[in-house]
Amino acid sequence: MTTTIPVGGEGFAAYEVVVGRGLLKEAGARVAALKPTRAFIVSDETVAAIHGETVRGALEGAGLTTGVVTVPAGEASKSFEQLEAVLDRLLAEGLDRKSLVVALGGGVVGDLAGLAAALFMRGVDFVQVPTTLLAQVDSSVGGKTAIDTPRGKNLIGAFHQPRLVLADIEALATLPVRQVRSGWAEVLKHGLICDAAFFDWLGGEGKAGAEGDPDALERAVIRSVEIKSQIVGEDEKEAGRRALLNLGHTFGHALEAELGFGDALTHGEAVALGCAMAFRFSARQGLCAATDADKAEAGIRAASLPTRLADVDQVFSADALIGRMAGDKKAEGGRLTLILARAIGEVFTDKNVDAEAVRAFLIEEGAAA
Ligand SMILES: NC(=O)c1ccc[n+]([C@@H]2O[C@H](COP(=O)([O-])OP(=O)(O)OC[C@H]3O[C@@H](n4cnc5c(N)ncnc54)[C@H](O)[C@@H]3O)[C@@H](O)[C@H]2O)c1
Ligand SMILES: O=C(O)C(=O)C[C@@H](O)[C@H](O)[C@H](O)COP(=O)(O)O
Ligand SMILES: [Zn+2]
Repeated sequence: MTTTIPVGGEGFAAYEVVVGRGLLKEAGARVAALKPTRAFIVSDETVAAIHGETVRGALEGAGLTTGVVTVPAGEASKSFEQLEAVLDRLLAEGLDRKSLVVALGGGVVGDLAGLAAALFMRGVDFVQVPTTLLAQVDSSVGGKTAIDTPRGKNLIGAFHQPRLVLADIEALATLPVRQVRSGWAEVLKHGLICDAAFFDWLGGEGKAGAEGDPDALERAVIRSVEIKSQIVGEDEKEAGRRALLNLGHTFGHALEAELGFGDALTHGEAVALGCAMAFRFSARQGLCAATDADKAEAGIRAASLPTRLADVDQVFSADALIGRMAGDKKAEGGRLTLILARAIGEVFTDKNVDAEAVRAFLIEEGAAA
């Protein structure tokens, strides 16, 4: 059985996110229905070794001419260097404007392949085949594509919506538990943003999902995609409400950048820590009850995710973090923008956050003055 969630809105064509089991094997007919001249797979070395042949076989079985280009696994591949390598390979393979890119992998592959698809011949179609929980619940939906630079996270990118998303729950069976929990962080984020009952379910009946239980994972993927689809449908290019999906990311991206996008924190772990910080900062500013900040932290911690700077083996400088936050894409005119909380399930954008208050908060949290 599959669940289909439509994504679309004013100014961008609707597409479907299909959630189910066995979708990698069925990818051929669904991709062929888009009528590309070719369907070229972009993946990472780890995912290609596990799932590459299944998807390639499915595409060829549906009569499509295909091929595969891989990048090394990990965040470091969201780089100019790998973007150039992928684009060069697509050119060398002789792809044309009606060719289609299949992004097979986690958020790194999706963001990189999506940006390559946006740039290749000024834009070709692409299909997301997310193989991490994080990519199924978040990065494959909504059309944000990007690479990092040492100056910051996702600073170079484009909005380029996929034509189709195939989220195969069975693909998650091979995912290491650390990566399952990383994806769970973005799931928890969706509850914290706008669905308190979902947040409660994630910490109660649904909590086996954080350890990889497929039934709980499937429900978590479906509810997350529904939430993201609804927000993106209202505001494709983040003119307003979509910024709420950035809860925890202003802190989280600053931490990731300070850590050089290395292995110390995955994106999901950084978001988990960032969400806990956003709730504590909100409570400190009198915007939400301290009990809500405590509950948010407990829910995140229950999934074995970090909630405190002390959980990371590095001393952060408060000023360096603020510098990173000021360079965030949401910041305008040098003022800090944060997604803050009134309660669990009720967040808002503050475009004029007092930098001195953030500095004092970061020092309280353990950052160096
Ligand atoms: N575009 C968006 O809207 C959006 C949203 C959230 C996150 N992101 C981005 O996504 C990235 C993080 O994505 P991620 O957490 O998926 O990381 P990732 O893509 O690096 O994948 C994590 C690891 O899991 C491995 N892997 C993937 N699928 C596997 C499988 N089925 N079995 C075994 N191993 C598998 C990968 O090789 C990698 O080593 C970050 O760069 C983040 O900025 C983008
Ligand atoms: O889709 C969105 O919008 C999000 O903010 C989802 C985030 O989880 C994701 O990490 C996104 O890539 C962050 O966006 P950015 O604009 O801060 O780079
Ligand atoms: Zn994210």
